[in-house]
This record gives sequence, structure tokens and C-alpha cells, in this order.
Amino acid sequence: MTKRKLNRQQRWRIEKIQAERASRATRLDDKDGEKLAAGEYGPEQPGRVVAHFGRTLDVRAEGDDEPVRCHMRANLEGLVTGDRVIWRGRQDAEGAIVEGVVVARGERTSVLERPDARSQLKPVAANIDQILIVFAVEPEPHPNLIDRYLVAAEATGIAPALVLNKIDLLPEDGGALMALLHRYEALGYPVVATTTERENGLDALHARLAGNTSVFVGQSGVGKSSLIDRLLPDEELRIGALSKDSRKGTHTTTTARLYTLPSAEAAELIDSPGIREFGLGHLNEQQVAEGFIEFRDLLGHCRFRDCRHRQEPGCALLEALERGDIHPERFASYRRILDSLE
Ligand SMILES: Nc1nc2c(ncn2[C@@H]2O[C@H](COP(=O)(O)OP(=O)(O)OP(=O)(O)O)[C@@H](O)[C@H]2O)c(=O)[nH]1
Ligand SMILES: [Zn+2]
Repeated sequence: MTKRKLNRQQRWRIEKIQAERASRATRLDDKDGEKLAAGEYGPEQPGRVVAHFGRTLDVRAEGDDEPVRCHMRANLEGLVTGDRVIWRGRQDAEGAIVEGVVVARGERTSVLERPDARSQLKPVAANIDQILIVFAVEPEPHPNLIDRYLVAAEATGIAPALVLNKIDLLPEDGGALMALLHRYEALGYPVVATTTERENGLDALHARLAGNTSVFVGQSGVGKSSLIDRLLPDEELRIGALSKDSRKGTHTTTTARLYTLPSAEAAELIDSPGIREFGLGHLNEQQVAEGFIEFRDLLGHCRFRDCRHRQEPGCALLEALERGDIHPERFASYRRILDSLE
């Protein structure tokens, strides 16, 4: 008896809370609607999300430096750093844009996802053109680490490129790591060699960043922070990437942020601790195989349709390996990645 009563009370309370929430959301949206109709907001204009904090966003107008704190209309969801949006700014008495409202999201060319606390994939950044996989002379890369990053990058559909950092520590002839870099170049990947220890050590990197929105990923200690420090030398550039209101926020160190580089032409960088740790996630066998670009033309050409490329006769991959068209180390990497999934 008591139990049923409690349940009814609980149910009623939940319904009441939900009704209140819904009405608050529509009220907010109505208020927006009123303001929009009353012309308090300026005209619609394109912009890009440079940081996101739940339903609050920092949006930068095209060609403008100072981002504006915006909220989204209730019908919008899941906007992330890097998203292209349509927004409207509201001016204060002096004519400065003090806040804004995002009214629409543009098409995404790509989206980077990460598992959240409940292992659900959630978008963390959008419209990234390239994933720069950083490795270094020191710490020496684990043999198949680069391949793991490449497979993970390929699965996102975002183009990967390799950055070999700390080349000041290489032997005169470039050594094994330079040879490794050239092997990836021969596969078709863009590669760059860098050092933060020399004056022109980042020239090739600047060229690679130009015209693109990039992210850096890679193992701890390879020099990602050092590279970004050099690319964004001015403290102002980093702080200025947030709106005045957001700078006071508590989530400012964890959210993904979009930076515009001062030196390279139209070069942008999205960075966050979560993105730097970007890993293999949950890929299946198919995705791993497709993550090896030299396998792609061969997949589907094995004698057996369900070939697992282990010791099956007529396996197109094993034959290519035999011919020397697939490098044995890459094939070994492929196997090791598969084993690590199981
Ligand atoms: N010799 C040499 N050392 C470098 C170079 N770039 C970075 N370092 C050093 O490498 C160490 C690690 O650099 P970080 O920039 O902290 O590396 P990270 O990848 O950001 O590491 P996490 O923050 O742990 O992910 C630091 O002591 C840097 O000074 C380089 O080009 N040459
Ligand atoms: Zn096969």
C-alpha cells in the first residue's frame, strides 16, 4: 500500500519535473524567438565553433578574432568545436556584440569521436582535415605504434600524416627512423620531419598545416606540447581563443579548442587532452584491414570470401606479402593489432 503510494508520488514528481523542464526549454526558446523577432539580434552570419561547454559555445565570425559566447536554440544538439554554424549576434548599447545565438549547424566534412564514461561514442570535434601523428627519435616508437595510429585515423575518414619530431637527435645519415619515415611516404602518406631545437625546424610543418584544420596525436613525450608551443608562441593567442565569458569557466582546460595559427596561411589547430590521447578504440577486423592502405586493392580478391588472411590458400594478402608488395613489418603489425582486439 505504502509502496504503491510512494511510487505514485515519485511518478508524479518525475512528471512534474519533466513538464517544468520542457516548459522552461520552450520559454527559453520563446524568449529567443521574441528577441529574434524584435530584431535584438543582428543578421544571420557564418561562424565556427572554437570551444564548447555543454549548451554554451564560443563562436568566431568569419575573419574575426574575438569569439562570442553563444547559446544554441533548443532544437539544436551536439554541436562541437570545429562545427561551422549560422549564428546571430546581439549588440549592447555601445554596439559591441556581447552574446549570440546559434540557429543552425552546417554540414560536417568529418567528425572525431571518443568513447564517453559509458563507452558511448560521442563527437568531440568536427571538420578536421588531417590527423598529424607525432612520433619521435626519443621515446623510440614501439614497432607497430605508428600503424595503430594510422589504422585508427583511417577509420575516422580523416587523412593522416606523419610527423617525425626531434630529428636533432638523429645520426648524420638519418638512421633507421628516417628510413621508416620514407617507407610511409612511399605508401602514400604525407610525412614531415621536425625539431624544436633549430631555427627553421618547423618549416615543413608550417607548410603542411597551411590551409588545413589539423589535430596532433601521439604518445606521451614525443613533443606535441613543444610543437604547439612553438606554433602558438603568444600566450595571448591561446587565451584569446576563448570569449571573455568563457575564460572564467571551469572546463576551459579540458574542452577541445580551435586555434588559428599566426604564421601559416589559414592554418587552424584543434587541441584538447582527449584528442591527443586518441587511440584505436573499438575497431573490427574489417576496419583494421582497411586501415592498411596497401591492402585495400587486394581485399575482396582472396579465394575465400571469408578469408581471414592467416594461412588460407589463394589469399591475396599473403600472396602480396610473398611477392614483396606488402612489407613484412606492416603485415606483422596488422596481425598484432588483430591479436590485441581479441
Ligand atoms: N631534442 C629535442 N627535444 C624535444 C624536441 N621537442 C620536444 N622535446 C622535448 O621532449 C620532451 C617532451 O616534450 P612534450 O612537448 O612535453 O611532449 P608531449 O608529446 O606533449 O607529451 P605529453 O604532454 O606527455 O603528451 C620535453 O622535454 C621537450 O623539451 C625536439 O625537437 N628535440
Ligand atoms: Zn586473404
